[in-house]
Amino acid sequence: MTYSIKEIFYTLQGEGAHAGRPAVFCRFSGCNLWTGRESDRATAVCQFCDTDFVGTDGEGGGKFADATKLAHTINALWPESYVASKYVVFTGGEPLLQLDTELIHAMHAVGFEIAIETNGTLPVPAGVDWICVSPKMGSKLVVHKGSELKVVIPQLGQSLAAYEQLDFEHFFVQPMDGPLAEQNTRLAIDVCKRNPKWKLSLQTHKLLQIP
Ligand SMILES: C[S@@+](CC[C@H](N)C(=O)[O-])C[C@H]1O[C@@H](n2cnc3c(N)ncnc32)[C@H](O)[C@@H]1O
Ligand SMILES: Nc1nc2[nH]cc(C(=O)O)c2c(=O)[nH]1
Ligand code: SF4
Ligand SMILES: [Mg+2]
Repeated sequence: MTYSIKEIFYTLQGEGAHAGRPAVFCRFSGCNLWTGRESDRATAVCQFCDTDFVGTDGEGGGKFADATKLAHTINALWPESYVASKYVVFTGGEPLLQLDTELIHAMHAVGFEIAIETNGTLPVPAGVDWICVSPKMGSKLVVHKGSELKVVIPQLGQSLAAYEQLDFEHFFVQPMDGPLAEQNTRLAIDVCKRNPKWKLSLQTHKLLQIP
């Protein structure tokens, strides 16, 4: 199938348990919880998104006619000097609208470990090596197990206690960026100190001013 990609870039994973790890980010176009148009933000299911995932006009973006072509483009961004830890993060937008078995096989064939960043509303195909789920209030969560649950806080009506029942290896709270970012960071620190099941995930790439 054809994949619509907003951008592809090599950076450090900024968030969660793998923060600091070199990774190629492949950002798919489109999301099922927001059109990406500012004029629709106020009526979207997910209203706090910090990302432009519309179109295919970003760095390294475009339409890729098949999985092999996309896998080779991603692979070309990895430094040739050290190929033992190849790591790709599929994000978006919502990656599970497009990520399929063919692309998973193609990435494994060129030696990559595969991570996804998903809102958890769509089933995860077999073969993904690291599953990060970030649930959104107002949507139905269908992914109940994975590697890390990364809850952006605060969201109206949220219950961290309910999330604790899910089957994840790591539980993170991540402060919502935006006008209340500082206040939200204080809240996230308090949450972790009161309930040590939770760990703090900071968007370190923003602090470092890297992509
Ligand atoms: C842009 S989303 C793309 C992947 C997927 N659609 C999702 O929501 O998980 C990547 C990550 O950024 C988080 N995120 C988005 N907007 C944010 C914000 N304003 N503050 C903090 N984290 C945010 C999401 O919750 C998710 O963990
Ligand atoms: N460096 C970096 N780390 C990230 N972790 C999750 C990201 C995302 O937008 O999915 C992201 C991103 O956009 N950049
Ligand atoms: S679900 Fe993810 S990509 Fe979609 S609008 Fe929300 S944060 Fe952005
Ligand atoms: Mg991001």
